Formats: sequence, structure tokens, C-alpha cells
Amino acid sequence: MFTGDVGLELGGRVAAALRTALDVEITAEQALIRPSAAGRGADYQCNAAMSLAKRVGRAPREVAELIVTHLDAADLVEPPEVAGPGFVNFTLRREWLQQWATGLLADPRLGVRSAPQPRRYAIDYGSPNVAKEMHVGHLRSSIIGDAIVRMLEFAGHEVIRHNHLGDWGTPFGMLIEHLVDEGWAAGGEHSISDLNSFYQAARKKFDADQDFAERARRRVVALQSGDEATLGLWRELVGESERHFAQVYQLLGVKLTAEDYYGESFYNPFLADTIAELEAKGLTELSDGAVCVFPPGFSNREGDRLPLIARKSDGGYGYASTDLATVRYWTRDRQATDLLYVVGSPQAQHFQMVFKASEQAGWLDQAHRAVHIGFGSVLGSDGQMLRTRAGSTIKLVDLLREAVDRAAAVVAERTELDERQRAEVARAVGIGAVKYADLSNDRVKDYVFAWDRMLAMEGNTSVYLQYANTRVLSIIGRAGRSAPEGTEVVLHAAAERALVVKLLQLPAALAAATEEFAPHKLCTYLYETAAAFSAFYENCPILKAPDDRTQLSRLALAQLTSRVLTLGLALLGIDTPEQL
Ligand SMILES: NC(=[NH2+])NCCC[C@H](N)C(=O)O
Repeated sequence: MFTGDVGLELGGRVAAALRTALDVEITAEQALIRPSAAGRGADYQCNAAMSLAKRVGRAPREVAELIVTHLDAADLVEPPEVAGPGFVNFTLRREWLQQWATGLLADPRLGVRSAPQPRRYAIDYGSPNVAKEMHVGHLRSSIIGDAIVRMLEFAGHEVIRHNHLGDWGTPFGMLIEHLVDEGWAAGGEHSISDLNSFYQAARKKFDADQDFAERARRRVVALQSGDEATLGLWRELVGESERHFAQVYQLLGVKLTAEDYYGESFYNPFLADTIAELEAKGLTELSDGAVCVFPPGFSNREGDRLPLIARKSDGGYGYASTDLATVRYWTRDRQATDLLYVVGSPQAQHFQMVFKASEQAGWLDQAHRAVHIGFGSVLGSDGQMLRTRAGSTIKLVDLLREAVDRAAAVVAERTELDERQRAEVARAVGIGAVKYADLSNDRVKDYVFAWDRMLAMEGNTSVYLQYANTRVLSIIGRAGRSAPEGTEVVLHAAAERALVVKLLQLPAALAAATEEFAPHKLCTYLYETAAAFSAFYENCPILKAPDDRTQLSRLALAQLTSRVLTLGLALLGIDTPEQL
């Protein structure tokens, strides 16, 4: 059955040909069918002959020829051709493309099939720290994590979001004690910007004032032993931070809500059992009084094995203990099959060690996988970590507000919109620009934060795509009608055909972006689609189409383009205004 992915379909046919011709078994994926580069005169190519040649002891071109002679795909492609060292070039048949495009018009999923075996994902993203300002790393985690959530959900998987809020540990002793000193609980008129300096003030006192430090230490003990009054103050502090984070999430339009907080404190009740299980399985060692796990394969430059500290020498638990508990909790208690952690690349080793130890403990096995979805830093135009001019770290709300303000300046000239519409558009454009600038780069790389580039109307930006979409919509609007389901798509001009071939690649592009947790692959695809539409529109008039049938067909292509752009951007968490 056709899966919606024409590359895979061709792959299956190539695999069948190889079975008949050479008695070798490969999967549809292993047939390595890829879209051909533009201007190559073909739509797809098969790259498998070269590597198969060695396996079957024949020349690559000979293998390619055998594929061609044994291929049963005349319904789908023109007679294929062997090229170069052993590529097979495929050109899709016009009739097939026309039929496919007509069918697409009636398909709410635009050719994308749901996962045949849905999995249960638990995804850790956002994950800021209480009583501290969210930083750009948390912004990246929120944006990338959210796109991944949307893509996985669209693919039909179950997705549980959890926000690993840093809300526990020794700093809370000094924070709460400082809070008491400030009479903070009484007033309630405090905001997170107070809290940032609040944190620094607490830290300063802690370092300078022995008496305060002692009180802070006692406060930690009170907190950990569940003292009600202390817990009340702690909740106050956490609640205040959560209100602030909610503001950022709302402005950003990410799916994280108050229900998604599974902070470090959440795992507190599971820590003792988690560590006891590791001990019972013989995976721990005492090292300088601390209970440690030494997962194999991790050592420093001197060759010393690296520990995960499961329980500190004072009996307390730390960051690593909690993360071991997350793996156990999400796999065992919540039956998640896939654990995703969207956290900056500097924590890569931490997660590799946690995963290794979890494998040893049996929490991760064939049926469960854990993936650290790392990402690089955001740099300023000076190539250094993004900071304000004064040198302090940038406040996220400020950054997002500035994005909306700058976008507002861009749309201010659109006098045909009323004030409310303009505000909505400014938000969609500004926030979209920040998100897209982040998502369109390979996440593992650092990227430079540059307002002008991210808000440019030309190039691979969200504004360009949003604008392209409004242009398509306005053409359809001016036509005064739309192509109904069942409209027969007719492809005569090369640009029409090229656009349909692009639209046809949505399932493959989306699958790659989803499976590799690589939203930039979807961005690239959308950009190419918008470009294909431009070329189409330049060459194939819609409003002044030669006849009615052609106009309807071209309107159908315009509608499909808009739907692909809208869906693609929505999966990236970006809104598509109807006017811009
Ligand atoms: N399970 C986790 N460790 N998630 C990531 C937590 C990130 C941490 N709060 C930080 O700001 O660095």
C-alpha cells in the first residue's frame, strides 16, 4: 500500500526488483531513494547500487541495470535511466502526479500517514530554575522541545510533556531564609525580576554572614524533612517563579502549562528507592563517603573513571540522583517507551552516563530508549554568548517583547489592518522570527542572534514563509472561488510539475524532521516549497489562466501550497496570519 512517501514507495519497488534479479533482501529505506538535485532532469534517484555492488560481487552499473530491467513501477515512473557510476534516475509519470495531487486535495493530512505503531514519548523540555531568570538556553529548549512535541503528536504518538523545574536542593535554604528576612511572604507584591537580584542578595549574605549560612543549612534540613511552615514559604517561591515562566510560555505560544511541571521536587519521594535499587543490583560503590555509580566507558583525561553521585556523603541527593529517578519513573511508573531530554549540549556527558547506568539497572532496554536532544549556544553579533550591552545575561521576556516591537514596526505600514489585527500580526511575526531563527539551524550548532536577519522578508525566515502564504491566500481570494475536492489537477508547465513534486515531499521531509528530532529539515523543506510556488506563480498565471479547467487546477495547487505552509509552520509552533 502506498505510504504517502513516494521515495519509500519507489524504495519498495527497487527492493522487489533486487530480490528477483539478485536474490538479495534490502528494505525500502536501504534502497536509498533521494530527491534529485534541481536541474538533474529527474525527480528521484536510487543510490544503492554502489554499496550493493560489493555485496553481490558485480559492477555498480551492472546492478543499476538489473534494477532497471526488473523494476515493476510503470504505473509510477517513466522508464528509469542509469547514470554516472550507477545511479538510477526516476521521473514520476505526469498522470500519476496529477492523480496524486487531486487525491491530496481531499486528504486532511496532506499525504502524511500516522505512525503504524504509536509510541509513548515522555519529553523533558523548558526546565528552568526557580528564583532565577530563564536564560537563552531555556528558550532554545522550549522552542525546540515544543516543535518536537507538535511533530510527534501529528505523527500520532502519545506525548507527555514534563518541565523539569529546578525547584529543589541546597540553595533553597538560603533563598527561604532570605525570604523570611525580607518579610517577603506577607506582601506578595513581588516579581521575578526582584527574584533575580533576590537570589544574588541571598548568595551574598550566605557567603559573608556565618550566622545566616547556619540558618540556611538548618532551613534545608527543615525543607527536606517536610516542615510545613518551610514548605509553605518554598511553595510561595516556586509559585512566583511559575507565574513568571507561564508569562514567557504564553508569549512564546509553547504548549507547556502548569500541569506539565514535574520539578526536581516531584522525584523526591522516589529517590531513596531508586538508589536502593541501584545498590541492590550491585551497581554502586562508596567513594569518599558518597554512593556512586561508575557507568562503564566514562573517564577523565587522567584515565580516572567518572562517577554519577547517587547519594552525597551527607546523605543528600543531587542532580544526578534525580535524573536517575526520572528514567526509572517514566519507564516503569508511566510506561513511556521513549524518553527525550531537550537540554543544552554541555550536559551531553551527564545524560550519556545517566542512560548507561539506567541500562545497567534494566530501566532502559530494547523496548525503551532515551535520547538526549542537545543543542548549541546562541551567540551575539560579537560571536560571544548572547548578553545585554551591559554584559549581564539577557532577560527572556525583554527579548521576546523586543521581537514583537520590531515586528510591529515592520507591519506598521500595513494600513489596511486595524489596530488589533496589527498587534496579532506583530506577535505572530515577531515570535515566529525568534522561533524560526532557532529552529531553522541544525540544533547542535551555535547560531548568531541577529534581528535584521531573522526579520528579513527575503531568505529562509518565518516572515518570508508567512508572507508567501498570505500571497497565496490573496490570490485565491482574488480568484473569488476555490477548487473543490475532486478538482482534476492538470500539469503542463514545468513549474506546475515542479511544485507538485515538492508538495509530494512533505511526508518524507516531515518524517526526517520528526525521527531525527531535526526541525531544521522541515524549515528547509518549507522554504523550498515557497520558492517552488514563486516560480510556479511567475510562470503560470492563475487569475489570467488560459481556461477554466487550468484555473481550477492552478487554484488547487495554490490551496495545497498554503495548506502545506500552514501545517508546516504550525508544527514548528508558528502562526500564519491571513494578512501581512
Ligand atoms: N532532567 C533534566 N536534567 N532536565 C534539564 C534540567 C535543566 C536545568 N534546570 C538547567 O537549567 O540546567
